[in-house]
Amino acid sequence: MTGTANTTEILRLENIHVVHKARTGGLFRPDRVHAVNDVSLSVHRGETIGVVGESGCGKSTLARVMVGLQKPTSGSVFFRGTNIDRRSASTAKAYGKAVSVIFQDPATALNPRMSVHDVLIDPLNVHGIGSKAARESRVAELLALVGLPPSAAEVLPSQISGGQRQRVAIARSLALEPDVIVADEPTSALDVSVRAQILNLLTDLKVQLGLGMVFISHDIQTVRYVSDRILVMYFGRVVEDGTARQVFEHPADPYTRTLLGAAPGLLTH
Ligand SMILES: Nc1ncnc2c1ncn2[C@@H]1O[C@H](COP(=O)(O)OP(=O)(O)OP(=O)(O)O)[C@@H](O)[C@H]1O
Repeated sequence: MTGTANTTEILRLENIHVVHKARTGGLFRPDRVHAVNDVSLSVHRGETIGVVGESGCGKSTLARVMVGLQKPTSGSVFFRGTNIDRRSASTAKAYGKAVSVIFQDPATALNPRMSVHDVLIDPLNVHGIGSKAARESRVAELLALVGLPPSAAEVLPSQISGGQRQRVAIARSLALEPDVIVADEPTSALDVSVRAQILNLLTDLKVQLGLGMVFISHDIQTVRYVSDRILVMYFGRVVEDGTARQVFEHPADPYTRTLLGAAPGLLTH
């Protein structure tokens, strides 16, 4: 089936279910976990979709589906209107380039033995992009995009701060000029003092580069800060879906109201 994507839609998930075999099944425990239960969403250029919910509600599993790391048990993923299950090799390659991911903890996401330069040039080498000179200038460009000085290229990830490491991870995610970035709890492992800087950087990049973004967090205030639309997940299901304003001003679901009631001030945890 070919989807009916409009021109700005990059990614669409339709009725996604993911059922995991439980890690600790047993006599009185279910042997399966319905981690994602009938979730649909679409991501457009220049738009940030926030996905919020408590630990275990299925956010990371959904993120893994979006970036192609987890095959859904059922449901479809469309990339620019094409069902990626029926993708050709060229669509698969284009999808891999177009949708990139930023994980929670840059300390574990970056290879500790690779310099920042090597971290950034690696995807360009793997995808055979440009001449050697063009790749070197792309590394310099990526550092500038995320507000790091050229000298940062020479250091190891362990030699810079957590916030700077997350800037490197963001630069790496931009290396192949993606259309969509999926950011899974990108500020949760960072000091409170640098969280707002990273959120502002992501928002600026979204505008500057016209990216679509999926921003995943357990913290509804952080999600509000960056998102145009918000999806609230509860036990694998989307229980609320609306503009950030609608969700904050007129939450329809009791669970959303609980999240809003429980949320302390912006970026404090
Ligand atoms: N590979 C897996 N095998 C078995 N169960 C899994 C697997 N991955 C996730 N789960 C289970 O699926 C449910 C959803 O997990 P998931 O990590 O997607 O939620 P989350 O909202 O991202 O939570 P967290 O923020 O704690 O990672 C949880 O019950 C989790 O234990």
